[in-house]
Amino acid sequence: MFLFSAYADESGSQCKYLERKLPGAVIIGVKKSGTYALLRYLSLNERVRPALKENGCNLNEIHFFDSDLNYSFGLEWYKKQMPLVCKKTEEKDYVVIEKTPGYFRSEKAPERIKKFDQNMKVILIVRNPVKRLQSELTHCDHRQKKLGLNRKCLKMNDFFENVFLNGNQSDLFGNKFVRNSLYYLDLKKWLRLFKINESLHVVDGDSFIQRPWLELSKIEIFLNLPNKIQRDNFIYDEKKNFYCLNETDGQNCLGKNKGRKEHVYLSQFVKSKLEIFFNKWNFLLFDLIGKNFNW
Ligand SMILES: Nc1ncnc2c1ncn2[C@@H]1O[C@H](COP(=O)(O)OS(=O)(=O)O)[C@@H](OP(=O)(O)O)[C@H]1O
Repeated sequence: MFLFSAYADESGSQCKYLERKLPGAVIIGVKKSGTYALLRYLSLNERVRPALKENGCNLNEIHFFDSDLNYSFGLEWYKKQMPLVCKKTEEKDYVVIEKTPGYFRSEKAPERIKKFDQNMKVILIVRNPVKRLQSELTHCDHRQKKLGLNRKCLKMNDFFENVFLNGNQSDLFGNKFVRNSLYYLDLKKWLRLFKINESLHVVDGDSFIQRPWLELSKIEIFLNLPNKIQRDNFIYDEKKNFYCLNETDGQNCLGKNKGRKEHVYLSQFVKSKLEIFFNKWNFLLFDLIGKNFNW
């Protein structure tokens, strides 16, 4: 569908024709690894257009490839979720990027994405598994508190302590917070269809927090985009403890639910035991992707 426009696309670029463009790349996860910051910051490159529906503080992720219901609505529905972008010209083309962290653990998403577009570029961001797990527990606790539910996520330290002191470590595999951090197990299924570095790029989420511009430049190369994102696009915010966007009218940090100050308590004992438990899986992951991250 093309619409004549004398105005601008959703990001303010002037153009003659607008179109809803399907994504050329997708951020598949892992949840609580920095997926939102990654997409927001990648959009500093004017050739990137994010498919993000922001609704106040909430983000409505599209969940097309991992939800049977949404998938049943078909491609026309999916296309309607996409941003309006300037129609491709000889000088300029845009890449729309969608992010749904739910895709990474989904059994159906890899095949569906491959079927949708053989040339789809897949981006995965992973973090130190213990830090990611703690971030997910915190997120879960906030949700339970908001809904007035029993705050079970707040008490997860007791579960871990019990497993490490009295129980069997195989119980850990049944814990969804642990399972979501076992990146190796899910990545294997993606690599049956997507070739590492060619069509699937893995981002070190801890390095992305420390030096976002470095990881973003690697993604620009992966997406065959000109390198636009630079060190001076960012400014470190001492209060937030994260890099924020360095904009003409000041610094622009992500909302308060991204980069939370307080995290659900995990004892030093539990954290060390979890680090040891994940170590073997990290090595398997690094072997699989042919890269070593510093965690
Ligand atoms: N620049 C910057 N600013 C703020 N936060 C940043 C940034 N870069 C990465 N992060 C980390 O992103 C974590 C949230 O991850 P996600 O966006 O993937 O979460 S979600 O799965 O979409 O809910 C979030 O987790 P918490 O620290 O637990 O809030 C951050 O650690």
